[in-house]
Amino acid sequence: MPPEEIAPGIYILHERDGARLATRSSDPVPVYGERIHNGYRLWDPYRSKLAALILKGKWQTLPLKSNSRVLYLGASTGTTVSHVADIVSEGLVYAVEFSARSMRDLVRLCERRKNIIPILADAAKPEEYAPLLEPVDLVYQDVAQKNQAQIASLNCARYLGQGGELCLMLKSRSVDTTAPPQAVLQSELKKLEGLELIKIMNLEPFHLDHWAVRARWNPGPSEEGH
Ligand SMILES: C[S@@+](CC[C@H](N)C(=O)[O-])C[C@H]1O[C@@H](n2cnc3c(N)ncnc32)[C@H](O)[C@@H]1O
Repeated sequence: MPPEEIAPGIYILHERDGARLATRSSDPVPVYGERIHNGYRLWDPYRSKLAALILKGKWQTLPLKSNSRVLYLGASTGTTVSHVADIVSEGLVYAVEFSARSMRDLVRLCERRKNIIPILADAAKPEEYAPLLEPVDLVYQDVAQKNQAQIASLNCARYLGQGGELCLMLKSRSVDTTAPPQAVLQSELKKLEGLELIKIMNLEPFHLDHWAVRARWNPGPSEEGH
C-alpha cells in the first residue's frame, strides 16, 4: 500500500508489522537514528510528544501548512524539530533552546536543514530573541519547567497573531511532583492568558503525566495590540 498523507506533510506508512507515522525529507542522513524509507522518515511516538499527539488525536493535527512559521520552545537536539521542519518545508522553525550542549547538535542539524533557525536563549525571556523573529502561526512548547504555562503565555502574547495557535506539551511532574496530575493540569490551564482552549489530550501510554494542550490566541480588548 502506498504511503497515505493524513495531513499536509504527515504520512502513515503501512508496513508488514503495522502502521507507522512519518514525515518526508530529501536529507538521507537520520537525525536521531530513525529509519528512512524512500525519503520517508519514521517518526517515533515514544521519542516525540508531537508524534504521540498526532497518533492519539487520530490525525486531527496542528494548523501546519508547508509555509507555516513555528516558534519551537525547548528544541533540545532537534528530534521533533526535524520533523516539524519537514512538515513546514517552505516555512520556518525558530528553535529556542537554552542548553549549550544540546545546541551543538541542533546547530549541526541546522547546517543540513535550511528552514531551522537555532536560538540559544531562555524561553522565559522572549524579549531577548525579539530581533530574530517575525510573528508565527504556531508556538510549540516542550520545556518541562515549573512555570510552563507562564512561559507559554509570554511567548504567545509576543509572537502569535490573532487566530495563531499554541501547542503546549505540559508535564505535570515538572510543576509539582506531589500533587495529583489532574489538579496540576487544571491549575496550569488557569494560568494561560489570552488563550482560548481548543483541546486537551493525555499522551499516555507514550508519555506518562504529559498532556498536549492546544489553544488559540484570542486576547481580550485590554491585551490586544502587543
Ligand atoms: C523534553 S526536552 C525537549 C525535547 C524536544 N522537544 C523533542 O521532542 O525533541 C526539554 C528541553 O527544553 C529545554 N529547556 C528547558 N527549559 C528551557 C527554557 N527556559 N528555555 C529554553 N529551553 C529550555 C531543555 O534544555 C531540554 O532540552
